Amino acid sequence: MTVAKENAALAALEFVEDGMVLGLGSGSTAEIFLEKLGDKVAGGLKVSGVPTSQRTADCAREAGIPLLDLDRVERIDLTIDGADEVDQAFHLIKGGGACLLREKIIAHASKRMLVIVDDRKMVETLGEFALPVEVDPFCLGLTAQHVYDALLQSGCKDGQTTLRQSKDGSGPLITDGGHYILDCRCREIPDPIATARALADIPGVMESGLFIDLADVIIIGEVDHAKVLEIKRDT
Ligand SMILES: O=C[C@H](O)[C@H](O)[C@H](O)COP(=O)(O)O
Repeated sequence: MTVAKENAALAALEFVEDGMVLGLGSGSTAEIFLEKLGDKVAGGLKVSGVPTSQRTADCAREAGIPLLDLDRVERIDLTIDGADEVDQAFHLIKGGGACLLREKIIAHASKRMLVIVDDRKMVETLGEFALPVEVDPFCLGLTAQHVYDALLQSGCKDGQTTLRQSKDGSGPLITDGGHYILDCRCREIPDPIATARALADIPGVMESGLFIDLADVIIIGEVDHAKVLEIKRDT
């Protein structure tokens, strides 16, 4: 599906204008976009980036994209990011790469969010992809129980949580912000707005991977082209 991701990334470049401050998403699709953006920067495009993860910062530097000092970001014109699932209302599941908290901070601060995916990510109902929830490690068992209850009470078909482990087998995965990730098997999230609210009400939850009303444009890459879907939001 690399070709589909590339087509989505290339179509996203059309939205980038000289002088923009760009939120730079994380994940394999976002990294393809960084490579393409790097080529444009080498060709004279002037932009600056705000990375959503340490890995994205490294990739952006490698691609030659100038990054802003994170303590001095005053505006973000456009964020380009991937997603794990996208529904018809442009609600998203994100966090497959454990970057959801910083991705949400940047998406929320952006004038527009553009999501690049391949067509396998488009779904009728969110929830087949296990929902990542970023939590503080303190009293993890209590928070996990509250997450489980909130998922069931907000109508999810299931709520079983699994603590994500690091790939090197050294223990629980630690996010860039120093938190854990609970992957929640929901199977179906019939009311993503209610579920996002219920999770946000739990004190140990830093953020959930449900991105509600944040995406303005979805670019769906296919093998030979990319489809652009836009939603108009009140500003
Ligand atoms: O935490 C990671 C992010 O939310 C990614 O944007 C998401 O998991 C999609 O990644 P990929 O493009 O690799 O499928």
